[in-house]
Order: sequence, then C-alpha cells, then structure tokens
Amino acid sequence: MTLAAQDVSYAVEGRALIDRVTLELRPGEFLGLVGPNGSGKSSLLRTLYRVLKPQGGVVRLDRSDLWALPARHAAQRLAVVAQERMGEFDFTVAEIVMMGRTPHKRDFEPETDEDRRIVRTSLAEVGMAGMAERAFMTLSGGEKQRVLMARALAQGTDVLILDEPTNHLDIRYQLELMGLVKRLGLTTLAALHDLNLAAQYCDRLVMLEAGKVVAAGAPQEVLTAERIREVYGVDVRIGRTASGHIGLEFLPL
Ligand SMILES: Nc1ncnc2c1ncn2[C@@H]1O[C@H](COP(=O)(O)OP(=O)(O)OP(=O)(O)O)[C@@H](O)[C@H]1O
Repeated sequence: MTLAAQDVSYAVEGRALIDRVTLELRPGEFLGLVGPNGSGKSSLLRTLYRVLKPQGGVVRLDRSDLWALPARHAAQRLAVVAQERMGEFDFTVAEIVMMGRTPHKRDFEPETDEDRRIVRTSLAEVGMAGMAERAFMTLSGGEKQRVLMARALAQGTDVLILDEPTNHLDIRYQLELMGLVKRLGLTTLAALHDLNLAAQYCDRLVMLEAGKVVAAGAPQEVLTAERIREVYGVDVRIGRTASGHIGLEFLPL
C-alpha cells in the first residue's frame, strides 16, 4: 500500500461531493480516476493531496494518516499537478520547477548544483529544456501544464497525483505525458476524461458517479458498454485496438 483512501467523505451544505470512497494505490501502478463532469474526481484528489480535509474516513500514506503528517514530510513523498492555479506566476520556468525542490531543503538553504541538474533533467523529460529562462506567464496552456509536470518530477517523490494532466495538451504531448508517467513507474493517480487514453495507459481504473465509486478494476472490466451508458448516458461500441487494448467508439447522441 502507498496512498489509500478509506471511507472518505466530504459534503457541502448537506450534499455529498465524496461519499465513502475507498481506494488504494498499489506501489508502481498507474491508476486512472474516471467519471462524468461533477462526479467528484477533483474533490477526491483534493482530499488526497491535503487541500480538502475529509469529514469522514481516513487518507493513509503508507501507515500514517496523511492529514496528521507535517506538510513537508507529505511533500517529500507526494507531488501534485492540480487543476487550481495559484494565479499567474511572475517567475521563470526554471524558478517554478526549482520550487519542486523546496520540501528537500531547510529554510533559506541555497540551491545546489544537484538541484539545478534535477531542474534541467525534469524540464528535458517534458520537452521544455529550451524554455528554462522564459517567463512562466508568457507560456501557452499546454506549455504551462508541462512545466507544472516538471515541477512535480523535480520534487522526486514516489507518488504522483495528477488532475486532468492532459488538459490543454495536443495529441502528441498527451501521448508523451502518458508515456512518461508509465515509463517513470511511479505510483500515480490521475483524473482523466479521455477513456481511450485511460484504457491504453492505466493499469487499473476507478469510476466515480455522484461522489461514489461505481466500478474499480482493469480497464476492460470498468469500461463496459452497459456501465458507460448508465453513468455517462452515451452509447459506445467497444473493440480491441491493434496493440491489444480496448478501444471505444462513441455513438452520436
Ligand atoms: N466548494 C464547493 N462547494 C460546493 N460545491 C462544490 C464545491 N466544490 C465542488 N463542488 C461540486 O461538487 C461536485 C463535484 O465536483 P468536482 O470538481 O470534484 O467534480 P469532477 O468530477 O472533478 O468534475 P469535472 O470533470 O467537471 O472536472 C460538482 O457538482 C461541483 O459543483
């Protein structure tokens, strides 16, 4: 076990956004969180990266209660690429990625050659090596997304949480990012909208509907035509791709 939610609930004004969700990330797996708009994916992820404190249940990082750990300890183990942006940053790309090193440093400890090397390799991993001195504010949405991924990599954690990481990315960078996550072999939980991409890259999927887990398992177990009709209200034909994954063809409404 690495990161796990057990019976996690969160409600606003009596309405459950997350309703007794239990899931467990196995070491080294790429777990995809799917579900329609408003099903609670981001809310659940927020309880797992310490933004939304669960009102019920517990989140564990290994054996510890994640919410009882000092923030710095949690950040040494768990990195996030979130949907929420802290406004626009007036920093260079390299400065943003260097922020990923903060949990590993004492207050005001200067950056080292090793930190700079990690920043360079993290930027290279996401295809942004030539952009280190650019102002973050001037980047496109997809470039920003890749820089935030580089910051998460620079954090050097063994657990990654990604909220719609392929948002803003063109098809090439969607494939690169999913391939990178797979190649790194970190324990990763990602909220994903593209069910074909999820089926192609994820080891397992968890599907949410109205804050509840309605299915969990291998992509072909979770993504059945019947369930997609029930949960998304969409008809789909499911076949096999040449590479052996399931492929979904959605039918017009
Ligand atoms: N702070 C809040 N107060 C009230 N309702 C909220 C709050 N945060 C989220 N919600 C509601 O909770 C539900 C779940 O939202 P959430 O963003 O977690 O879903 P999601 O599955 O990530 O959706 P999407 O796919 O559209 O990003 C939505 O109906 C949303 O409007």
